[in-house]
Amino acid sequence: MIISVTTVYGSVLLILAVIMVIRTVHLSRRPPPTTECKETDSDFIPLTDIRLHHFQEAIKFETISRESDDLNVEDIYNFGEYIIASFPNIHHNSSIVTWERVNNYSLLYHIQGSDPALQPYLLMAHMDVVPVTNLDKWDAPPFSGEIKDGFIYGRGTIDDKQNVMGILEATEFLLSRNIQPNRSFYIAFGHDEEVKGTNGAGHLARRLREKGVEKLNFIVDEGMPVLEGILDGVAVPVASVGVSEKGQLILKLSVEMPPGHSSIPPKESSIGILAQAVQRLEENPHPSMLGYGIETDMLEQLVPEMSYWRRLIISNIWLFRYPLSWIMSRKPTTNAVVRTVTAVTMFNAGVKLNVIPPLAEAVVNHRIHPSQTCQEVIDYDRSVINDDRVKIEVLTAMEPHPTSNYGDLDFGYQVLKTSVKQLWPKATVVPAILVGNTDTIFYLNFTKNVYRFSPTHMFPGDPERFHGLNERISLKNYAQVINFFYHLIRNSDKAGSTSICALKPTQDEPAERTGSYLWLPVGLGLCETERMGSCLWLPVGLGLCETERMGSYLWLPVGLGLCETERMGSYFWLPVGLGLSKT
Ligand SMILES: CCCCCCCCCCCCCCCC(=O)N[C@@H](Cc1ccccc1)C(=O)O
Repeated sequence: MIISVTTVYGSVLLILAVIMVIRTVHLSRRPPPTTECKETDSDFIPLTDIRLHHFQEAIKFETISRESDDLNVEDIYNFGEYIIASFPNIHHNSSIVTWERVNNYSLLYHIQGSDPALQPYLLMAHMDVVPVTNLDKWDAPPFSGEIKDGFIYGRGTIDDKQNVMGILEATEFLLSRNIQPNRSFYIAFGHDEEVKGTNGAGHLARRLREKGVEKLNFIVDEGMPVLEGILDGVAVPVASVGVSEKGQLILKLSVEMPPGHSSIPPKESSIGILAQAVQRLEENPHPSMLGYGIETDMLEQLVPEMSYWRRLIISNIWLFRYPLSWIMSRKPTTNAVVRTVTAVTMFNAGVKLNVIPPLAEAVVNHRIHPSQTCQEVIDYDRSVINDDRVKIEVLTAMEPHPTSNYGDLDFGYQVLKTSVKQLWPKATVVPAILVGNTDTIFYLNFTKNVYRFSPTHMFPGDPERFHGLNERISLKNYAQVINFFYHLIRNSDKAGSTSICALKPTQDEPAERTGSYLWLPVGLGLCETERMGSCLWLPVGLGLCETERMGSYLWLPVGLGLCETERMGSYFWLPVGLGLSKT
């Protein structure tokens, strides 16, 4: 038999379809539910007046970092004093806590666990905030801690005083109940994270080493939030855990030209040449890395929450890489996830109205995708600018961070995941890339497991509040922040160092009868006619089905037929049923 082109195409199509459906079925499985934390639980920490007051007072300190040598040190120091006075169990009454100020303004704590064999972990946050702009556009003064419509307003409410105060409230509550954790933990509050953390986290990490700490089981620092309604096609809250951090490359571009009189200008000016270089960089973004990094796992783990067509596409990024990259590149938030980004942040030139500018300078800030290196980014920029008159000088070069473990048996990740699910039972917890930078750079030698996650719940419009206008957190969310850290501390005690299987899932939920399935018919045929020659014809039905009662399964009814018609000649037809099921 001669195999026709149609047969080959058909077979390829069939194989692709089978792979696509198998991947979709596999990725559509839902994880088991986790026990929810309820307000009626005996160990739920309510947001009482005093806890709310603590937080509002914290916001009132103007702990601003402008440059590394320009911090509001007085307010930063006083914020520390306020903390020391407000949490008596942590700072004065407990025999299992030791604490100290580090480099005058940062704070370091050690909570001694009962089992010295268990490796300790570290909770991090920072006390400083970025400056405030457009004061007149705030709905409430940024250093007031004012409550409006169920939200606490102020600089630091989501970056990062909610984490500082949440960790402290959770620890104070633990100690007030005379609970000694099994596993020791450290708390480190830096005071200059917003200006790279050298004097805060840099000193804290050094002090930790001096105290004999070499290895930590895991670290949780500020980072990605719980996003709701922000990712297209996903209705449930998405708790994105930064398991890596983008690198940062800051370049200074400059063009020098002889100065002269503006009445006899050269054909090109330093400003014109530099502007062209900058334009080329903006018009030629770095390539999409979708399919090579963590963002692939992030998207794939969201598959169970997507509509069927989205499921099919996201389960097969290997096939739909290019159209997906194009879609994700259209929004700044998703664009930042798939590639190294380029931001031209400064442009200076000119000395006088009528003088040819001798020097033009620009600063370009790249955030580097974990699949690239600083050198690759520089080489790419050079080739895009393609002009030797533009000098490129490296101001800062920080490679992307290594990827932390985020598997089913990775203790820190599972502790975090379980704690999130206790506070947000409907949430999907996914690994993600943190697009900005934090203090974690100073702690990378302590552990391979660094998780950048803030338990702040964000809706459309909220990400803009980071460093922006009307920074705020809801009262409900602040209570969740406190309880998240409490559960994290408790969950860290529940199992040995490699498994968290002891965390109890909920009792079996009552079976639900409703289910859903995806069905994808594919056609292939074998037939012989005078007009068409011979070909293979194989109609295939592929089904993806998921119900609460049955779990997910794949079914594959296959039809083959033998038939004879005047127009088509003869063919063979045989219906066959095949099923793969997982319940
Ligand atoms: C998939 C959709 C994504 C949605 C994004 C949601 C919001 C993401 C929030 C990201 C928070 C990042 C926190 C970064 C903190 C920060 O501003 N750091 C600063 C300062 C700094 C610079 C170098 C080294 C350390 C620190 C920075 O990154 O520039």
